[in-house]
Amino acid sequence: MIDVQNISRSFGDRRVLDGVSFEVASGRMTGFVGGNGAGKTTTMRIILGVLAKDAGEVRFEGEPITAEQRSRIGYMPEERGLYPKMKVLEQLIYLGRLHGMSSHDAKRSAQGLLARLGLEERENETLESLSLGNQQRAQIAAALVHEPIALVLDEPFSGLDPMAVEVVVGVLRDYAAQGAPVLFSSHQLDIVERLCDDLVVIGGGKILASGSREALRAEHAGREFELELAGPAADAGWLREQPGITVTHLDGGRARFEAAADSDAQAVLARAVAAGPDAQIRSFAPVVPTLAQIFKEVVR
Ligand SMILES: Nc1ncnc2c1ncn2[C@@H]1O[C@H](COP(=O)(O)OP(=O)(O)OP(=O)(O)O)[C@@H](O)[C@H]1O
Repeated sequence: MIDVQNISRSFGDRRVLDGVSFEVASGRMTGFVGGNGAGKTTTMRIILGVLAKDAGEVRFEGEPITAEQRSRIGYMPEERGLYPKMKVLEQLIYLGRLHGMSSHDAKRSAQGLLARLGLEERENETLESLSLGNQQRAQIAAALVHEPIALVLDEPFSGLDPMAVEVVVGVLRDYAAQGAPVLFSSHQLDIVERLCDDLVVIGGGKILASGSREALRAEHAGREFELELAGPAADAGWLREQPGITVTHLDGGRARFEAAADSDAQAVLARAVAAGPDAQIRSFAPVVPTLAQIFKEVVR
């Protein structure tokens, strides 16, 4: 687990991180989201030790993180960092060797990743000759080649087409499943929504929300419910007369409504059940907010 504790950082007299604390749990994918200039890259650089903090501490597995541990984190920096004129496989082997792998292990790891990322045909091409999306895949391979103990990825999905996103998502998921903590930033909330187990929202250098995706959704769920009826008499118009209910959308048998109390929602369910076979309940559920909605709410 990576534990970011009360980190602050200023540039000149501008404080860009102000008491930032969150955890990146082992075996879980933590999405790091926030608007432009919110402080994501600065936080990641501080975790990796490429930028100094003014205050606070980064811990790994419960202890202050060491230089050796930092060197074993797979990092994909915002500015990327592979050599444009070097061949992809050669470059990955070189990076593996820098991290202490044997040539044989580095080559095996690099080729495995290139195959997984759909780049095996490109292994002898220079980075600069690849499309931007393929360059990005190579950057992901570079972060993973030395079989790191954790991953910190700054915008790993930017510039990837939907197919490539799927491939990278699969690789990262498998990696986290082996027990490593994975932190990734992204502006693509739909991807974060699918991929993350935990979420950290930063704004103006402060943590605005953090926790598991489900807990955040539950916390931000309103009192809205969705009811769908099917059958010859499927008409949810009676909702308008239900006590404690405000209908927000009605279209024949489909309705959305807000319930003043849980008991009011339960009363709706009971009435729908009582309606019988001509208006059967197809679904009845609380409306769960999307990450985009939660994000808008917390950064407001
Ligand atoms: N070296 C620096 N010198 C001065 N200011 C900096 C420096 N690095 C970052 N900043 C400022 O710190 C703030 C946070 O920047 P950071 O890059 O961490 O944000 P971010 O959340 O990663 O943004 P984006 O999503 O746009 O990449 C910004 O206002 C930025 O201008």
